[in-house]
Amino acid sequence: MAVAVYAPASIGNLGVGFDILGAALKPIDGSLLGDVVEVDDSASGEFELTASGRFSHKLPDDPKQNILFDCYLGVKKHLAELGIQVGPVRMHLHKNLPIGSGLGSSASSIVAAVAALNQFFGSPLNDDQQLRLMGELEGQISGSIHYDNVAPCFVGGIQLMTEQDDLLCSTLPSPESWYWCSAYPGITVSTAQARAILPEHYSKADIINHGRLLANFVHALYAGNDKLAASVMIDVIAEPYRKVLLPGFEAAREELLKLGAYAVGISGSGPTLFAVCDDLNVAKQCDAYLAKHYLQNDEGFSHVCRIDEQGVANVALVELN
Ligand SMILES: Nc1ncnc2c1ncn2[C@@H]1O[C@H](COP(=O)(O)OP(=O)(O)O)[C@@H](O)[C@H]1O
Ligand SMILES: N[C@@H](CCOP(=O)(O)O)C(=O)O
Repeated sequence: MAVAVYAPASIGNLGVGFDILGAALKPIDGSLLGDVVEVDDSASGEFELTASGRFSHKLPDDPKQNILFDCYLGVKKHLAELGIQVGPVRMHLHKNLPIGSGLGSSASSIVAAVAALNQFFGSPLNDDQQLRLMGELEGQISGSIHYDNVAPCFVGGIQLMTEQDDLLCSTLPSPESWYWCSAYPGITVSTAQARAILPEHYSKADIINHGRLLANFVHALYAGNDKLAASVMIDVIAEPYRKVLLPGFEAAREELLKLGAYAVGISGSGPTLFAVCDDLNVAKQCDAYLAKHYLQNDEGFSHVCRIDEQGVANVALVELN
């Protein structure tokens, strides 16, 4: 018995919704921009983990320091509470997303791992139980629970973190004409550190502005007013404090807006930058600009993406080799 699950990259915050909005990404060239986790029962000990993939060399050397071990412990604990005892597992992580990139790298590993383990053990946890566990595991890494990566990564689409009553998240309408350019420059920004530099308190003016922008964004998506939605993708909470961590961000934004991008922002805690375009030619020009001017080393990459409406997905093991 073996299971393999893919979980896509995501943009946390979407500029205007710090910790409250997120979107899953799918490159238009068909490449897999997300981690894959395999689970099978061939382990000799209780837990075995191996890794491969472009960014596997950046993972902690000790498998027990890998978040996948915590995923295993988390699923095991939940199943024990349901009276289900689990046997040993072997896991393999295809680490395709760079760590500390702003692409929801830890979320992608967590979502793929929890979903794969749950399936492997016969799917005893429902979606809500899995998502809550994913949020807790993400909180262990970044210092506080935020669902804006794990939720879109798990269920796809643009997600609003409802977190009210029993509802963790709600799907917002995605503007069909939008292309999302995403450029990772190849350097690392730790999410925990990028959260720690944010102020404890904000001014009354910032709070009012933030509420106005976020409310307008949600309203505009439902009204089908894409231009209004793009025009309010302004981050008054994190970007003013985080942009110093992203070399070349301001210059890139200026050029991308000149090329015709509708909005430019920091993806998650950075250093990945995203740009929204409503025309494929403009998106390709922005992509070419970013590839030439925003990337800082060979680890960087740039993609033109659509929203991944599916989220987590099973993959055939044969597709991975
Ligand atoms: N499977 C994993 N994927 C990503 N990060 C992991 C994983 N396992 C452990 N980690 C650790 O978690 C931290 C993730 O850092 P973070 O800045 O939150 O990355 P990201 O923003 O890309 O999710 C790093 O210290 C990394 O070593
Ligand atoms: N809302 C979070 C999102 C972090 O995303 P990541 O991809 O950088 O992990 C934040 O802005 O701190």
